[in-house]
Amino acid sequence: MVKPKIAPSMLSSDFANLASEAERMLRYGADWLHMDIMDGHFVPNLTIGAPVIESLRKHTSAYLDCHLMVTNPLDYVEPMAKAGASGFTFHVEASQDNWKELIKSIKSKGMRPGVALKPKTPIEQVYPLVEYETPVEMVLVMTVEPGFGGQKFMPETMEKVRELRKKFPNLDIEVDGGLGPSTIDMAASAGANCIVAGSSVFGAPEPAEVISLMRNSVVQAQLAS
Ligand SMILES: O=C(CO)[C@H](O)[C@H](O)COP(=O)(O)O
Repeated sequence: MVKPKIAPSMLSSDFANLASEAERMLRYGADWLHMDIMDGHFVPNLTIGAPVIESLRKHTSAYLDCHLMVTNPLDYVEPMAKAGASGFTFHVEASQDNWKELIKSIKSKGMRPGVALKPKTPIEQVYPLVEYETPVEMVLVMTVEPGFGGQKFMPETMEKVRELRKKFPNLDIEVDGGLGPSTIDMAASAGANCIVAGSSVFGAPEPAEVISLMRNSVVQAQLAS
């Protein structure tokens, strides 16, 4: 069994009060804090980078699950490590030529390597990275086109999660985009155990209930499988 990890996406938080927003999510039961790093090039949105991670790190010891939606992920390894990132998830579409170097560099800097893929990218593209001698330790299956919070969950991406779970029973499989009470069961039963959720958590009157509901869904799906 792989441990459930519920990771509120800080993209939906009030960036002007990031430290207290992070503290609030941890108090509500979050396992990780999901940090969306966008460069305005790989995706059509610009968010935060290493300086903000560094500022947040001064206020929390939580696991910072950093998702790099950037064209040149290798350029970010050193600054993100120095800033205090915990996980470094890069996109397979942005690392065709250098993923081996990238994984090794991420690990050597003390971060946990992960690979993400967009909804239209075939799942087979990440297999070599999971089977490599120094493998990625998490695969992030995007369930919306990366770039913005608040989009509609794409159920057709669940086939990739199922394939991945069948092939790698002990792998951390993360899903991100449109996850909430109405979609979590689909992701959990497909085999996802790391759940990123922005608008459904931050927009809820009782975020703790949404976090707990999603955790239970993952646990129940694992017991049923
Ligand atoms: O990576 C992302 C966008 O690229 C966000 O983490 C994701 O969309 C979460 O937001 P929501 O739960 O509101 O869909």
